Amino acid sequence: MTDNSSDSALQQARILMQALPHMLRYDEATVVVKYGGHAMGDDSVARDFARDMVLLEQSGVNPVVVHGGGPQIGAMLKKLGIASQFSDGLRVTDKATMDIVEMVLAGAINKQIVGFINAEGGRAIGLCGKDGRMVTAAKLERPASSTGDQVDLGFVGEPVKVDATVLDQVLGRELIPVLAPIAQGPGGDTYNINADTFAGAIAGALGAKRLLFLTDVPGVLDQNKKLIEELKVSDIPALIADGTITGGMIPKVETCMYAIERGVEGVVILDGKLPHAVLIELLTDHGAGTLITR
Ligand SMILES: Nc1ncnc2c1ncn2[C@@H]1O[C@H](COP(=O)(O)OP(=O)(O)O)[C@@H](O)[C@H]1O
Ligand SMILES: CC(=O)N[C@@H](CCC(=O)OP(=O)(O)O)C(=O)O
Repeated sequence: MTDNSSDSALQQARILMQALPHMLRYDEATVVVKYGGHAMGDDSVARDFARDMVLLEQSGVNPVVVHGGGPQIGAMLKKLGIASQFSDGLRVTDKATMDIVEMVLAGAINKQIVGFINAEGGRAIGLCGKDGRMVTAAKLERPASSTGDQVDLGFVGEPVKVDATVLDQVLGRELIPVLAPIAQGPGGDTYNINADTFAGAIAGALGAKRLLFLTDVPGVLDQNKKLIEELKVSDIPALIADGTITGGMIPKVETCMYAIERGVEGVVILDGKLPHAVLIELLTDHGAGTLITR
């Protein structure tokens, strides 16, 4: 080896060694990664994400992917001439919309992510809440929207029960579950569940060590748009009340509170468009995004 190449080999070895304490910390731990529709950028970002999942799995971590796809559902509905209506961030879902939501989420997007992970050498298994009766949903009844209107959300559901039997069979066997946020009610109806809420229910039921939300902003931002690196659950209500946290960030931080109450150690909200966001967060000394803990 020349001096230059031995220097560079040594540097690579040092970088690998830096990951060791983090790998030991997450050894055999379950990490739920919510991959939002806005975070799914171009193919190169999707490939980086898939590689991160495979590397985590090979490092002894058990990653579970829960994906969204709001913008992609919107684009398909538009193509089909079906109007989208939202109430407090949730898509009002009639029967025709439900059919498209299931097609896009449990079909196209789910299999696309499975394909990317497989192409990077992993073994992904695409499922939704219906499979193995993993998630049982109930119609989400909301008394009134923020504007005071009474809105029937149609086939929008909330998880009422998670049965981890199927996931327990899959985890720790070199398989990476990729979950679409669709579930059935006890009567057989299919429900559309907000992907953040679905990820929180899965993370809570699995007692995940970490729940990561990959979104399109660096994390929770303060009033000056500066990243808040760490938050306690008790800080959150005031940030919602004073208007610092609004819109799509509200269900995310509410899910953080729910998941932490159910034993998830920490939740991180981070920018999924940052290349290798998950690896940087979990396996390096540099945190990425906002860490929320008890
Ligand atoms: N305090 C805040 N910090 C960061 N983002 C916020 C905040 N308040 C509201 N948001 C909004 O929340 C959005 C993320 O939620 P959402 O669009 O539902 O993401 P996703 O599709 O990834 O689930 C951000 O793009 C931003 O517009
Ligand atoms: C009830 C409800 O609103 N469901 C969402 C499900 C997808 C989702 O949550 O996707 P993102 O994570 O990309 O936002 C929807 O129909 O858009």
